[in-house]
Amino acid sequence: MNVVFNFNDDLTSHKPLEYSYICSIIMEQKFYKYQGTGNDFVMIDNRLQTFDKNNTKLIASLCDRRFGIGGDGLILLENHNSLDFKMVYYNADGNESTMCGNGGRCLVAFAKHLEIIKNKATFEAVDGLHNATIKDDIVSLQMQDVDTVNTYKTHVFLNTGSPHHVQFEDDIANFDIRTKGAKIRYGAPYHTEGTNVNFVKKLSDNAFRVRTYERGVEGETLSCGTGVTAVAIAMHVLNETSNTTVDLKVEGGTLQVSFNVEDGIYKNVWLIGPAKFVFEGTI
Ligand SMILES: N[C@H](CCC[C@H](N)C(=O)O)C(=O)O
Repeated sequence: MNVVFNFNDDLTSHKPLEYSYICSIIMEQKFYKYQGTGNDFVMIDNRLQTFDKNNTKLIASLCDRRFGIGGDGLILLENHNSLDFKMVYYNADGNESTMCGNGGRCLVAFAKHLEIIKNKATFEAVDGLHNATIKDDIVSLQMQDVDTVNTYKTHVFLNTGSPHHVQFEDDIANFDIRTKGAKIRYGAPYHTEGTNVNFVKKLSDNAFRVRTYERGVEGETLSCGTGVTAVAIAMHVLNETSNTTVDLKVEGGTLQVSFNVEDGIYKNVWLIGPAKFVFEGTI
């Protein structure tokens, strides 16, 4: 028998939660595993605020690929008083971090699974408000405008919701990304706060191969959403492409980034690609 609770708006701003579902959250923490071009996440419905969100050790253990569920990060879906939901993102090291583009795309797919949204969403993340659409398993996520792109002799640095160092790598298939990526991530001028590090090889006028060393994972991820967004914009700034829709071939598949440029500001920036459910369970 399903008893339906009707909480006031601050708990279920959309569909009343069924009693059996509430128990499954309170008695045993349900989780859902999603991945976007191989960037994978532990997703938790935290609308009832039952998750121990300040427990760094717990979050790191859930992301551990041997002793836990495994993931590049953990994402909480929470209620928002006026938008569809709120996103809280943690890197695999258990620390809350900056914006995750692939995680945002996976969260939209998760929100649809929970019937919080149908085919579009507006949600709040650490870097502000995001619009998104979902059709089948393709999620398009609007990223923040980018008005500052720092170009240097050896690289480009910009922030697309997370900080990104972008540089070319000729031997992109075989180079030692962990060593080279860590050296940049921990070196000057980034040091402890660090940065994500993206290595790029041009494939054509509107396609680039990208491999990313991710801060907070402290290793290569198969894809980085804010990273490929940074690469697409950096390639346009360097005149490596004149296109405003760019394909990014990552280790876990292909992502697309589109944008407009108005007075040197990158606007209407969209990150587009698959976001898929993998499995669910209880902790
Ligand atoms: N590790 C990143 C956040 C996740 C970025 C990545 N997973 C994405 O898809 O944007 C950082 O701490 O800056």
